[in-house]
Amino acid sequence: MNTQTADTLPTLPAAAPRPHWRSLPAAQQPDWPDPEALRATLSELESYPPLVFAGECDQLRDKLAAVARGEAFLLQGGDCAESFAAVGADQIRNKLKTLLQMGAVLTYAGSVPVVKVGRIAGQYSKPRSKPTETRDGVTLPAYRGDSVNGFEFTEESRRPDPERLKRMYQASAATLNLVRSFTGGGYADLRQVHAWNQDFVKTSRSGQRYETVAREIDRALNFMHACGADPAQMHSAEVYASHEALILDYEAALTRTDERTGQPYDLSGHMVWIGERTRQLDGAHVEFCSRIRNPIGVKIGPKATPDEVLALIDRLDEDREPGRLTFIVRMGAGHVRDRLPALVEKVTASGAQVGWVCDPMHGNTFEAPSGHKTRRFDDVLDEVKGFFEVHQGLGTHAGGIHVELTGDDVTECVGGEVYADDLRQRYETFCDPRLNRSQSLDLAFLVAETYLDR
Ligand SMILES: O=C[C@H](O)[C@H](O)COP(=O)(O)O
Ligand SMILES: C=C(OP(=O)(O)O)C(=O)O
Repeated sequence: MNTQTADTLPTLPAAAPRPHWRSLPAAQQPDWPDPEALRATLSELESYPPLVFAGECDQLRDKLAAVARGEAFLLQGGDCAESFAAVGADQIRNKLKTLLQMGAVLTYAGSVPVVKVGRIAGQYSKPRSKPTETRDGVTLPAYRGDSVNGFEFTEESRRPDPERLKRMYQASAATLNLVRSFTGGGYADLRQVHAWNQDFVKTSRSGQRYETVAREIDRALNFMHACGADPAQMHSAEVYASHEALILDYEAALTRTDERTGQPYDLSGHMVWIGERTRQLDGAHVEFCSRIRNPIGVKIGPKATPDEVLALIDRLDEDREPGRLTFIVRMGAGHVRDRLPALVEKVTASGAQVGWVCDPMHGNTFEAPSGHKTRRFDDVLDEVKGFFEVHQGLGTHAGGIHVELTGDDVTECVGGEVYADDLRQRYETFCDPRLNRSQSLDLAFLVAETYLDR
């Protein structure tokens, strides 16, 4: 017989209180020269309205749950580093156009629902391999993104300035406003599939290939219309905003408690991710992100171990909620086939349902003889292939791609119609090389035709 009463029952030791992220080491933070100016900026930012709504973050989490369950595909893409100078309607429309065209190819040729998330409206901060940059014997702080300092190589421009955090907020707000107008105001209507391509079809092979898909979509829409079906989903597109949650002071200043649920959301964007350089288990970024309710991404490089990845799930997805956590794998074409299987196997065996997404950019960077940082388009394609092969081999879902791209006709990655000698022609990125529109569409075709339509 059990003789213990409530008073005599052994009690579990109280769980140790979790540290505040501010008490933990935070990698890759700027050396702000004037702490008082930083404090004043942050308190102003705290009073600003949120950039997105908590309910929208929840919607995206539901869509990412479909990705994690194998029912949808994530297309995440945009600039390596957005710049304050590029908040014009043309640049944003071009980026959006590329995402929409890729989305159309993946949805139609791949027959799969596509969740579209931009690296947009907040991607202003960059982690760097080295804290300084030296040119002709002069050493200055590295450029850390427009949110921190200027790209120009002068002492004044490279000095971190917290005023820039307010400009990041304003640039993000202006960008989101345009994205919402374009996507909700008719531009993203599927009937526009040809219009998105008009400037492109004559000049590019991938534009011509796209035109065939666009004609088929048109025929399908006409058929549906003739049958009396005209679903509202065809007339607009949902494009969500995401960025790396790097500068924690900024992310915290934009964090608000949701009135509906009493939960904190980082309302600087719908989804935020933790980078390869800041995903330390005992670091501030993981702790900060573990406290917010947004869908979270974590970059996973070639050195990540299965135990580390499981520990990240414990920290960031305690409730094992599909859609909460997406692993963005960026191992490089040479590593993905041998390093990824052990991670996927262990996570699958643990029962956690995370999304697996391929970033074929960050593990494939090298310096060209001309001194430009570049990537071979063939390596990008090969890493994507390797990623799909691994998932096919294990019977798991290759859930998406995460790419650095632009709608402009840049020459930053070699391959397709861009040769090494072309790099200097239109090398416009502030940090890493991006796929141009033609390369981006080629990538979408490869994924749709080779892997999704099965
Ligand atoms: O975009 C990603 C990183 O910021 C980037 O790859 C680091 O670049 P770096 O090695 O030139 O510092
Ligand atoms: C810095 C980035 O990637 P990673 O953390 O994977 O290097 C990025 O995506 O901008």
